[in-house]
Amino acid sequence: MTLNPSFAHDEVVADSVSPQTFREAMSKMGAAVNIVTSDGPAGKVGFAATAVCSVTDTPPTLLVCLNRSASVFNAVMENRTLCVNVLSSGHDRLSNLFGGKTPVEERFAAASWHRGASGAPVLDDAVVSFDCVVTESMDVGTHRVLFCSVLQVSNGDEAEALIYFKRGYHRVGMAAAV
Ligand SMILES: NC(=O)c1ccc[n+]([C@@H]2O[C@H](COP(=O)([O-])OP(=O)(O)OC[C@H]3O[C@@H](n4cnc5c(N)ncnc54)[C@H](O)[C@@H]3O)[C@@H](O)[C@H]2O)c1
Ligand SMILES: Cc1cc2c(cc1C)N(C[C@H](O)[C@H](O)[C@H](O)COP(=O)(O)O)c1[nH]c(=O)[nH]c(=O)c1N2
Repeated sequence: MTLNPSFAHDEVVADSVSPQTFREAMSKMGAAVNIVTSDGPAGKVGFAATAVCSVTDTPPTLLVCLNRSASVFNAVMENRTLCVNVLSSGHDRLSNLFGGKTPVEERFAAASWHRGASGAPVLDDAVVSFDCVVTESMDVGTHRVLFCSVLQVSNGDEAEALIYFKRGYHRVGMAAAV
């Protein structure tokens, strides 16, 4: 396919890569697994997320991509606060609980939490947690991209992190020798 720079984005996307092909390709992009929590006027919620990344350190900002059809969507948007809890290697069961159709109380009952500056639940034994306020957002396709200003960082002492790769959980710890 040759791309003409004058094409609009939608025209290029229409007949190119299918969602299935995209997902298959994305399954090969290993990513940290996070539980994103939120609390506030709309109540306590949380979901598993791999679509999280750093935007800029000035001001410290993360982005989180949230499917607008998720049961947690309205609550996160109303609360406008969230905490990105980076999971450690023993958290695969917790990730599945927060990634499925499990009721909210059952999700949170499976781990220990404390409150962050924003009021969102911070996972006690996370590798690291980023407590945030949602400052901006933008809809792209099925998802809302949330730009999150970091209020507070909590460092844990977990040695190994959880990575999602080829639809399965993997643990990483020691750096590879170079
Ligand atoms: N970014 C996301 O929204 C996202 C990411 C991972 C998993 N999931 C959810 O978990 C389920 C199982 O995922 P899986 O990895 O075992 O198999 P899968 O084949 O459904 O997905 C493979 C990869 O594609 C990407 N992906 C999946 N659904 C997506 C979506 N709606 N929008 C953008 N990217 C998406 C993710 O990187 C995922 O790891 C998915 O069907 C989805 O509901 C969603
Ligand atoms: C490993 C892994 C990674 C992700 C997810 C799942 C799993 C298992 N899910 C899906 C998300 O967690 C799920 O939609 C929510 O838990 C909401 O589910 P309910 O609508 O409450 O059943 C997810 N959803 C999302 O909007 N953005 C994301 O980055 C991810 N990443």
